[in-house]
Formats: sequence, structure tokens, C-alpha cells
Amino acid sequence: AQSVWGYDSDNGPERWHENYPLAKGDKQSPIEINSKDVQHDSSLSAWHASYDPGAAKTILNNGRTCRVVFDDTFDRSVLRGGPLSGAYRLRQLHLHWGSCDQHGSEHVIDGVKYAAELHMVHWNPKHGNFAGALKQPDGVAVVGIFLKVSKIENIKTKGKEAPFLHFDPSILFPKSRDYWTYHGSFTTPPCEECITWILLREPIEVSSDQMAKLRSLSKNSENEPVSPLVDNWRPPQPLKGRIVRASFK
Ligand SMILES: COc1ccc(C[C@H]2SC(=S)NC2=O)c(OC)c1
Ligand SMILES: [Zn+2]
Repeated sequence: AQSVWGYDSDNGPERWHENYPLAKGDKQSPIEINSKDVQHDSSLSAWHASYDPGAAKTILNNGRTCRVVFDDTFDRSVLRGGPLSGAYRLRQLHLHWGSCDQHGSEHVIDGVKYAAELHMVHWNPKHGNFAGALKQPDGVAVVGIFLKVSKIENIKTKGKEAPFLHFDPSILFPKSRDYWTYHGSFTTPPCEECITWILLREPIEVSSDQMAKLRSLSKNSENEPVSPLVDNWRPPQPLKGRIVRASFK
């Protein structure tokens, strides 16, 4: 339908601003990062995640992405340090991916598009609840992790809603903690400019079978015509003078 946003030509990123004016804001995400333009900030500390695998609840195909949700009713799985002050609660993680390995990530690094991008979304409990955090510039912190395809063994993943218990998302972190950070927005409507981005420099490796599993998801509901869930990524948005800081030289 026209009104519901998506990634097709009639409801995709070029038209989101018609129903979500923030999409044309000055702090939108994703962005292109050019290593030559980033500024090393030696005062940036390391970020730390302490996640409770017991907080993982379900994995869901919501027709736009594959999402794992966590219990965020208390400080059970939290992210702290780096550019953040205080502990941010892990609420959910999801991915953006392409129809082929040559594109799919939302952020673009020195012209490189990765096959997919994982977002771990955390919110600042000082703002009461997630809806309140969306309205604050320091409300949300998203760890972005790039996925590149290699030849490692694949791991089976489920499609629709199903229990996804005892999953520790920190297994997804790459070896290096090096990151870029900048202030931006949700990469989907409502495009709120509430995000402190922590983008990890080192991508994690997944097999082409795992990518195929993601690409086997459908955006349609059960008894509708099959429509592959692919290319659910927003292209880079204007930097508008923002500074991207690097935790590494
Ligand atoms: C109104 O609440 C929302 C809306 C959209 C998303 C997902 C977006 S935000 C991002 S970054 N990447 C995405 O796909 C939320 O994620 C917690 C929460
Ligand atoms: Zn996302």
C-alpha cells in the first residue's frame, strides 16, 4: 500500500519524507564514511557490553527485517563506555542486507558497501522508556556491525516468530573494538535524530549460506504472494557538516 513505508520504488527512502518529515533532517543516518575525513579522538574510551543471554526472547520476521528482541525491563543487557555516558539497555537487534553480496549495508566505508549491516539497538533508561528516549539526542545508541561473506560453516536460522533463548549477542562482536562514532538518526521512519552511532571498523564474517538464509526471508505474510525480503537498506544521507570521530589512529 502507498501509505506504509518500505524499500520499493513507490514507498522507499526517496519518499519517506512525505509522511516522516524528519527524514530530511540535518542528522540523518546512514552516512558515507571517508577515512581521510574522520578525526581521531584519543579521549574516546572503549565501549563495553555486558549482555545476559537469558534476556533474549524471540526472533521475528516483521516483513522489513529479521529482529531478535530482548527483555529491557531492567538493566539486564547493557552497553556502556565509548562515547556514551551511563548504561544503555539492549532492546533489539536486526539486520539490513542486499539482494547480492555486493551491497546491503547502510553505512558505506571508503566507497565499500558490505553484504549486510547488523544493528544492536540500545536505549538510555534515564528517559523512562524507549518512546521517550526516541525524543532525546542522547536517547539511543546503536552498535553497527558490517557483515562480509567468506567461506565459514553456516549456522541454521529460523524465519518467523520463534523462541530465541540463551543467545548472547556479544558473540557477534568482531575481535577489534575499534569504532567510528557520530550523531545521527534511525535509518527507517520515523527517522528520529536520537542516535549516538558506534560503528565497528572490523566486519564479522558470515558464509554465503547464511546470507542465503537472510535472503530466503519473505516480506509478505504467510498466505500472500511470495515477495523476497531483500534490499532493506537506506542509502547514505547528507553529512551536513557533522564530524565523525575514530577511536583508532
Ligand atoms: C519507532 O521505533 C522504531 C522504529 C524503527 C526501528 C528500526 C530502525 S532504527 C535503525 S538504526 N534501524 C532500523 O531498521 C526501531 O528499532 C529499534 C524502532
Ligand atoms: Zn537498522
